[in-house]
Amino acid sequence: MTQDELKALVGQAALQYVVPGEIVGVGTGSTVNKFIDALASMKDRIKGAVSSSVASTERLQALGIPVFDSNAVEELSVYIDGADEIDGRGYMIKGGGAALTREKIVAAQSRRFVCIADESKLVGTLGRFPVPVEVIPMATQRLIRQFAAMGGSAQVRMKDGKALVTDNGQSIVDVSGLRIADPLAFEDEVSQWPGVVTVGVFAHQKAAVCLLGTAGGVRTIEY
Ligand SMILES: O=C(CO)[C@H](O)[C@H](O)COP(=O)(O)O
Repeated sequence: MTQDELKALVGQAALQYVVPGEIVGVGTGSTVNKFIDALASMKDRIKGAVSSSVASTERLQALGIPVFDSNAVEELSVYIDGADEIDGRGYMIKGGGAALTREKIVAAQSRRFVCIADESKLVGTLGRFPVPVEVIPMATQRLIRQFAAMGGSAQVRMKDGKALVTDNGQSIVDVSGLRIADPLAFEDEVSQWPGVVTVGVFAHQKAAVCLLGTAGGVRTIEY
């Protein structure tokens, strides 16, 4: 099976976690796009979605799925999103699609995070994938130096020759060369640095379940 087929497989499998009659939290990315397409088949049985990005909002609305502001909803039963890496404890690196801040917000208002990923995303220790960090642009260079002091190499994410601008009007730095043995401590530390909006390590908002697409089918891992 191709990676795209594995993504479609887990996108479809995630429907079983959607609670009829409720609003579902929806992440961002190519795997989530498969989930959104599958969700259209049950759009008359759900109230709608809270979305984590402009891109997902546009896709949901194009399929006729109502999108609610996160402030209009107190708590969601379930949040479904992909990951760039997930480890054996459900800790993740996210933000490859630059949507990490809104993803963390919607994950935080959800009781259960269901991660959908193809098997290439499963790792022993987080850090092979460069950690995305959303930052206030005026702090970028100082933060790059702070990451260097902890052994990382941070680069501003570019798009069309300019620093990428997130849905929130900020920048992203991608930090490579880190081995994140203690994701909770890493998230706590970096989140406190002035100028950091969101660090793309999801330890406090970790996955409760991972639907992993493998050649043998969907493997369900509960944490
Ligand atoms: O965190 C994300 C976006 O900010 C995505 O969930 C992550 O990048 C995985 O994306 P894909 O499903 O395209 O591999």
